[in-house]
Amino acid sequence: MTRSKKRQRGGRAGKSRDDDDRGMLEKSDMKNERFTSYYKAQHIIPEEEWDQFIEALRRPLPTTFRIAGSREIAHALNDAIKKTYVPLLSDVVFEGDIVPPPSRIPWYPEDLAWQFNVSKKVLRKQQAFKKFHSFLVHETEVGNISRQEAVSMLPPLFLDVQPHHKVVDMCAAPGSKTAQLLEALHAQDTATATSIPPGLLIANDSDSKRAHLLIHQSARLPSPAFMVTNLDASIFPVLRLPAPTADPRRGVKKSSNQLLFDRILCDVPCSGDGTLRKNIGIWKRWQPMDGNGLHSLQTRILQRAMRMLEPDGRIVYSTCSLNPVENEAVIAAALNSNPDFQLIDVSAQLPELVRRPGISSWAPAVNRTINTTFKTWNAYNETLTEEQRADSKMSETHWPPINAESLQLQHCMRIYPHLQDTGGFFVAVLERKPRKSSHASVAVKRDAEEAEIPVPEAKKVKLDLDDLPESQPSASFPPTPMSEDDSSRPLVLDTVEADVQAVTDTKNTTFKGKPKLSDPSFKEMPYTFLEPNDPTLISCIDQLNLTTSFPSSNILVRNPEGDAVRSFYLTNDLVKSVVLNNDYTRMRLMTSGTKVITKQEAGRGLEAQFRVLGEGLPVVLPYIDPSVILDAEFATLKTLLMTYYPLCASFADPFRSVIENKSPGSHIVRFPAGGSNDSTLSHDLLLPLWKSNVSVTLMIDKKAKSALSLRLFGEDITTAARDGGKKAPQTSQLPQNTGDVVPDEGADNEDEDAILEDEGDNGAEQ
Ligand SMILES: C[S@@+](CC[C@H](N)C(=O)[O-])C[C@H]1O[C@@H](n2cnc3c(N)ncnc32)[C@H](O)[C@@H]1O
Repeated sequence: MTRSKKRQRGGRAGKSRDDDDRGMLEKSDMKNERFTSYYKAQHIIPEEEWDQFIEALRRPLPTTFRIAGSREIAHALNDAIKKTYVPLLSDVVFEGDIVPPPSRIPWYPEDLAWQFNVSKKVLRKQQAFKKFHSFLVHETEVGNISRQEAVSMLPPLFLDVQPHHKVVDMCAAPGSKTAQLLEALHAQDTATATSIPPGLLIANDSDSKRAHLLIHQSARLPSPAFMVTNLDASIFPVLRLPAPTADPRRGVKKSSNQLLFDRILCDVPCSGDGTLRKNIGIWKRWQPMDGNGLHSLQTRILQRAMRMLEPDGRIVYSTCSLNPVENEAVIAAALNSNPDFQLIDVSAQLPELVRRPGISSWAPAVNRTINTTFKTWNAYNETLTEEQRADSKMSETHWPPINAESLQLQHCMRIYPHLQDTGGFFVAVLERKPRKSSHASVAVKRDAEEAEIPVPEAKKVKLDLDDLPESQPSASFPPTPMSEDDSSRPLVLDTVEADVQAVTDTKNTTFKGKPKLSDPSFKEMPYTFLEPNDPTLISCIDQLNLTTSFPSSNILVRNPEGDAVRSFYLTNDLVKSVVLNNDYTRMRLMTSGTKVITKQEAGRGLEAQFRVLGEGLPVVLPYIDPSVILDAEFATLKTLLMTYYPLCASFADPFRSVIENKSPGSHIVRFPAGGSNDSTLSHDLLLPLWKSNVSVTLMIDKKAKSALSLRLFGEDITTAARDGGKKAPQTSQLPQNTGDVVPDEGADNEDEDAILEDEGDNGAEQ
């Protein structure tokens, strides 16, 4: 939707968000007979709650956000909200009405998520809320706050990601849950330095434009453990890692194994009727065939995830739909196709979250007129002609299976809008059953087949190790020798695996096959790791004073020749191994690791030099020789924020003499924790600085400067703010021969209303 349409929708100002922001759409438009009769037939909402349920669906959602970033930063920001903003926003009266202050979302861990419910008019006109809004907008832009629907925060919480986990987010865009997963992987980060977690997160989306959003979003949390792919999740290919070192006693001969994941999120495309409160257009067009049509894809994505999971791994399946055909029916079909799996009871987790159990009985609608009378697929099928049968989108798995009760579908979680003023949502947590003997496992499968439980069509070949000539562990990283126990692990082979080009060397060998550039639309540059003795890399390390512990063998470049030309990306060991052992075109790899260093044209008369990127600094910081970091006082920071290119001579000593004696180029400056007359730094602040012949500039973008300024001084004192958002001067506009360079710039802030706009999360597939 365009901004002008959004404005129209929210055009009429009034006292509540209802009146103010919904404007054009009357409450009478917010109903749909098909919706009512379908969901009444499902009996998901007790009769006495129905009116509350519908009323809640018609109300706008509260604005919700969570504090992101490293633990230290998160708690400092949270303190600012608790101690500064909540008191400031308490007792606000606007046009005669009391406006409630933000309140915490009770079930979110460590009090790090908040909600408030005020109109745009209040945010624009009421001084205290205006200030709060400005704070939220700026902190969101730099990634310290993530505006996210409350229920959308749930799946990553139930996935429980640890820094060593191999994680894949199968349907990730636009990426709000990806960000949460990435933060969990980076739980060891400090306020100033990013850790390099041993695990990995692959964020995947089949829509290439949306996959690009993932790259854009991830810039807020640069991670050497991050990859983005652009694949159909239902046929996600087998990725390879080198096999454990051959052990002659055990006779392991295989050179590579499938990369299995510890945690998989399947936040699948869905009809999205749980988002009715924000996507009000769904009221008009809702009909059950949308959900029916998505059931098969949703099931195949979950089945694919099951085959990519480590034996002790965990899958979270979620939708923003209330429809059992997209929820319990998918879970039931997947469990019946893979009896090794079970639903996990997580009712004790997040005890303050109000939820309802999953259901074991539902009634699919076979057409738009909400005919829910057929008790089974057979009963429905018998009414069809041969031709209708061929065209039918309905399958047996749309109906509850005969073993529905035994699948313990009550362990699924249903969240309804009226329970705690949220959107509607569905979450299920799946794991493998505790290991059984291979005979028992076969018996479970045979039982399932004999009971004629429908198993969806997706191809699957499941073998127990007893069927294989030799035992093979799943690929672990770094490759480890097998334990005694491994020989009895069940192994799931996949039909897709047959398609894989095997890697021939057991040692971290680069993928040797010829990239299959079958899809001309895939135009990504190749990924080339530099040799640690590459002369350009060595001179970069030297120039930036990086210590010997800098992981120089994990630096990759992206250009057709694989030369060290301009930008260097850093990956962790696991990401490197995945890149080296797989065809990047086949896995449609769009990014891997994070860009940390770039070559900077230094201006007239000066040679181009490497510099650490603003967003890359936390990653590189632990490797910078501490003796070259410059110390400066708070007043210096203020000058650097207020002026684009202050002259070195304009600073007071001691910083003035320190900077005047430095050579032109990239430097890092530290502002120590502590206070001044103006403000207090809760922790050391380290920033990249560029020195030209006579002046210096902070190499962070203007949004980061504004956020910092607001955090420190309660107002935006930056040049950009004073210039009213005019662009920073370009080098060509600067006085000749200064050699000044322009700081990294992000996209312009076009939208000051950002915090109240849809973040595009949980968008219905349309
Ligand atoms: C509900 S949205 C995901 C929201 C996302 N997890 C988040 O939290 O921001 C579903 C996503 O699935 C993607 N998608 C649709 N079909 C897919 C498929 N076959 N494989 C992978 N992704 C798919 C869509 O492009 C869409 O971005």
